[in-house]
Amino acid sequence: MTTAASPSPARPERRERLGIMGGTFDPIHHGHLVAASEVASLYDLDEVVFVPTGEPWQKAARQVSPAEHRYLMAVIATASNPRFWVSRVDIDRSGPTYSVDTIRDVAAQRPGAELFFITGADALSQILSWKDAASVLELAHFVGVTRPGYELTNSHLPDDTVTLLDVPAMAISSSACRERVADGRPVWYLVPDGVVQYINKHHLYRPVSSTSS
Ligand SMILES: Nc1ncnc2c1ncn2[C@@H]1O[C@H](COP(=O)(O)OP(=O)(O)OP(=O)(O)O)[C@@H](O)[C@H]1O
Ligand SMILES: O=C(O)c1ccc[n+]([C@@H]2O[C@H](COP(=O)([O-])O)[C@@H](O)[C@H]2O)c1
Repeated sequence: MTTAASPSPARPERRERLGIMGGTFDPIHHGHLVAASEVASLYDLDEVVFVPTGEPWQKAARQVSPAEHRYLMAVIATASNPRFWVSRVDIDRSGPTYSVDTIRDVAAQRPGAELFFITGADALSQILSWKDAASVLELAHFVGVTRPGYELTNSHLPDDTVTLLDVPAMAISSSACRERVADGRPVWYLVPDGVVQYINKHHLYRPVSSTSS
């Protein structure tokens, strides 16, 4: 008598795990890239989507470079990593950029994916000032990463909404990169090589007088 082989037990399908790295990226630098890479590795993420802001309302007091420049620099910086992508959802939506919209838009494009929103310690400390903060914290799991000069804490946030992660310390900020370019100092190795070239080609961050030469 032959016994029919019992069907193998159905394995629950693994949900796609998607990181969201939101930022103004003016310009994108190695602090952003290392944070995303580290979270992707430790959380076994399939992909990380970098989402440049459209109108970063909490930076309204200062001049932010045109969204297309910030988007293209993010594309250049991530092009060599097969797991990194850049999304236009925030720059194609008019009005102030709210993460509640970002997460909903990304979720609509990737139904079923488990979402991990990556933030540095400084952004995490401000999260309760974001629009619909309570909903935001329900729509994705937040991963707060260390950043030199900022305290990383989730004590102001509801339990189980945010995980904290130590990442290699990169004392780099976009503001410092912009200041260096404006002063004629190098940003090599603070931002990817292609981003240095893009900044030079488009005369970004230069004092107005030096763009006419
Ligand atoms: N060096 C860094 N290490 C870890 N996280 C970082 C670092 N720089 C930025 N981040 C995080 O990346 C996200 C996007 O940051 P953003 O684009 O505002 O860069 P920034 O360097 O803080 O810019 P700026 O200096 O213009 O304010 C935020 O969550 C921020 O906390
Ligand atoms: O949702 C909000 O109200 C909100 C307010 C400030 C910042 N954020 C998000 O936080 C991320 C980092 O922003 P920023 O301004 O530090 O580059 C980026 O994804 C922003 O859209 C979101």
